[in-house]
Amino acid sequence: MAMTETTLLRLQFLGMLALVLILTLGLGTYFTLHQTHSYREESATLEATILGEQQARLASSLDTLHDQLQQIRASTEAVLKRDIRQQVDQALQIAHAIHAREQGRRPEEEIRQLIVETLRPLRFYDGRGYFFIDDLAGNCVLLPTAPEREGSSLLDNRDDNGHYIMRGLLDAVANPEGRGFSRYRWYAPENPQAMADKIAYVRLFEPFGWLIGTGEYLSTIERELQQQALEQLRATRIGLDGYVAVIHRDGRVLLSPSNPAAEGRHYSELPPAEQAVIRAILDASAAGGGFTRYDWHERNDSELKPRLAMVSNQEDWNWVLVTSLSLDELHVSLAKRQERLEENMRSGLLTTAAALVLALALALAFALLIKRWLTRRFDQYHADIAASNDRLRVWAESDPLTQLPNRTLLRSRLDGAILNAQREDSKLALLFIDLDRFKNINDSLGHAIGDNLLIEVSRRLAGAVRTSDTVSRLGGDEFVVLVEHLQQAEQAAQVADKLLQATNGQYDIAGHELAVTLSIGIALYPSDGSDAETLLKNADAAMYHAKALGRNNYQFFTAAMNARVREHLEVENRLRQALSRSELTLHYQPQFDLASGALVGCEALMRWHNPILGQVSPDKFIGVAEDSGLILHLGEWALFESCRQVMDWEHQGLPGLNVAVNVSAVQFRHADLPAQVQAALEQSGLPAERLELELTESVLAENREQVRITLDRLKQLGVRLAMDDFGTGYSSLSYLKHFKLDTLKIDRAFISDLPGCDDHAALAVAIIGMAEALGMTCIAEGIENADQHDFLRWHGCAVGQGFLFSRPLSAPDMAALLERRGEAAPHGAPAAALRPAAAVADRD
Ligand SMILES: Nc1nc2c(ncn2[C@@H]2O[C@@H]3COP(=O)(O)O[C@H]4[C@@H](O)[C@H](n5cnc6c(=O)[nH]c(N)nc65)O[C@@H]4COP(=O)(O)O[C@H]3[C@H]2O)c(=O)[nH]1
Repeated sequence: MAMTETTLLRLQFLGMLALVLILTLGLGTYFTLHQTHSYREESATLEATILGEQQARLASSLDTLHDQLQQIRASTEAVLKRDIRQQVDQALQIAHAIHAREQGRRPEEEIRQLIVETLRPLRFYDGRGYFFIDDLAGNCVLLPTAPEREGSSLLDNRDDNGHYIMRGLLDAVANPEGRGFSRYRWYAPENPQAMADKIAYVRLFEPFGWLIGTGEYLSTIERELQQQALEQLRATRIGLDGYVAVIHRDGRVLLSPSNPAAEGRHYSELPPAEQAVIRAILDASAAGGGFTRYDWHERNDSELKPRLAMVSNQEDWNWVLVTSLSLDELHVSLAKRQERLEENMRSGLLTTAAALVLALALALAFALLIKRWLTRRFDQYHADIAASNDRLRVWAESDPLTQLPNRTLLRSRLDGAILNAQREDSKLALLFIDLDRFKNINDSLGHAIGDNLLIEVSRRLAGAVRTSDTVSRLGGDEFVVLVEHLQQAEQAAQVADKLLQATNGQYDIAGHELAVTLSIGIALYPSDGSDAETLLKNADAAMYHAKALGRNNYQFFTAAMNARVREHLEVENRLRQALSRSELTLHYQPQFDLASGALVGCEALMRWHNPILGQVSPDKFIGVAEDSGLILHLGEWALFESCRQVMDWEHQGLPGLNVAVNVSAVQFRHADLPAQVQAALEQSGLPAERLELELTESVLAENREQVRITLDRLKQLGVRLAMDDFGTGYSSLSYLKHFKLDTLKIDRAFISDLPGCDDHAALAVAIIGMAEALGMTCIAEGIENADQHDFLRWHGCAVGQGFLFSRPLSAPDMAALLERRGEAAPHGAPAAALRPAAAVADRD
């Protein structure tokens, strides 16, 4: 299906719409996905950031706790030493006080006993602590926990490391101050089977050479400090609801601020959910610690909530420290910030959607505008094309000079008219019109005058017929009038009459008074042809017939005319082969000096003998040759042949002769005549001054400048130039002056009526006088009788030719004539002497 511009426009609009929609949807999808993706990424980043923050907070809290615990642990020994020193210092004060008080009042032994017994019951450290006394020999004086060993030596007493305990104590006081610490291992009260690190402080009691001291287990102090530390940790808060829990690696819960009831219990005794959490924490501890999550209930709250915890090991005490935060807080904060993000995303999406909708609306508006603009452009384009087509049609169908319909439009109207006539069973007439002797006017007065004349004639033709009739110009001076809806042939005759009358008469064209007559040929449909081609051809043939009948009339087509047209065609076809088949010959008509009767030259005239057509007159074939262009070959041949022939006679010893050769206007216009002439002269050897070229007035009437150049070139060659048929054309005088010709030939039409016809006689005399005045040779042609001859000779015509002297002769006859005349001195023999030669008839 052919695509109309409406469909095209619609498709363009829909295409643009689809494109815009696809783009909008694509962009919308892209931006939505992009923003969703960004939101997710930001959300994840946010969560990671918050989690990171919390983890950092837990980690930093743990670091602080570890530092605190480390400090506490590091202070254990110092605390222990400070405490036992204070105790021993008090014991020593007591001993000194007793000794000071009782010295001199009691015996020394009693005083000893008093001091021992005073110190024996003294206890401290929750009853764990006691004082011991040894002498410098290593004997035990007081040992409240094992009195049975009092009085015995403890010098060799060793701990599980092999350390001599007593000797260590003695070493401790072996300094000027008599005091010092000693470290050893001893059976711990909570576990009598195993020894534990213990530090003792001893002071020398000089009065009796005693060591008074006490000792304490490091583990005991450490335990206390641990308890303190746990209490400190219990009070520690991380953030809003973060706290610290401590689990011993053996599974005991040491500190659980959210569930104090669990403290001191092994995790296996706790509810399964809690067990699982603690197991996970212990697993994390075993793996070196780290972050973990679990669900745990808050204090006084049975609901389990997610918590983030960091697990870390306190290696020295086998503690697992757990700092934890409620993830609820994190979730709430995250939710808030995610909400803000979502808000941003929503507003971003809304902005994007609004922008896309706006873009869509703008694109739609733009597409509509484009569509409207294109529609307008298309409309304008169509209007322009239609106008151009109209102009083209008018241009293609009309004759540019007269604005009448041209051949194309005539053909189309004729075809239509034939169809109409067929339908209506009516007749139509085609009138083929040709202006009589228009060529002469055109050639002699120039194309501009000719064109104006044609315009005027066309105006009159158009004015003479009905507007429904078609007056057309085929070209040149040929017009065709189409008359439709005829009932009788006579109506065509009436139209032809009207045309003749309308165009007959004077025309004033640029100051020239011109007379125009027409020759009209009429062909009728259907009798003279059923198609346009035939009707045109037959009307043309009828027009030729009208011309042949003397012009200025009209003729209906007859079958006989058809035969003549055919004959014309046949002549043309056969003439094409005439040269190659040597059917052409030249005859020579002698020319004589009228005063002396001498043979001065001859005119070469073409003869054609065709095996089928027989002898064909030049009047029949020269025109055909000119129409078809064949004259170019024929004329060239005549030129070369005549020059050759004249020189041939001369070479045979016959007298030298001038020769005149006819040059057609077509030949003059197209061929490079000067070059041909030069070649003919060179080839034959004929002296240039013996060749005369006969030109018709029509030759000279054309492009004057071009003609003058050609004539000059010919003159430079030295040939003579003659004007043939003088008197039949226009403006003869101006040509004569302008072109400086050598010879003037009076047309035989003016000679034939001599001397009886006064007009022709006056004209002949005028021409002879004119030639003489211009220094030209005057030749009269067609002299048939003595009266004509005498008249012309009397009035001074120099040369003549005609049947009176001789018909055109074949080359052998001409040769015979020349032979008969003996010497051929120009202007030699008298005219009378030649008269017998007239008996030598032209065999045509
Ligand atoms: N009635 C009458 N006629 C006489 C008489 N004397 C001569 N003629 C004829 O007058 C014509 C003279 O030639 P034209 O005017 O140039 O007229 C020539 C010339 O225009 C043309 N023509 C002939 N041969 C050539 C040619 O070779 N080249 C060209 N271009 N035209 C040629 O054909 C025309 C006719 O030639 P032709 O038939 O040979 O006719 C010749 C000749 O036979 C006479 O006393 N009485």
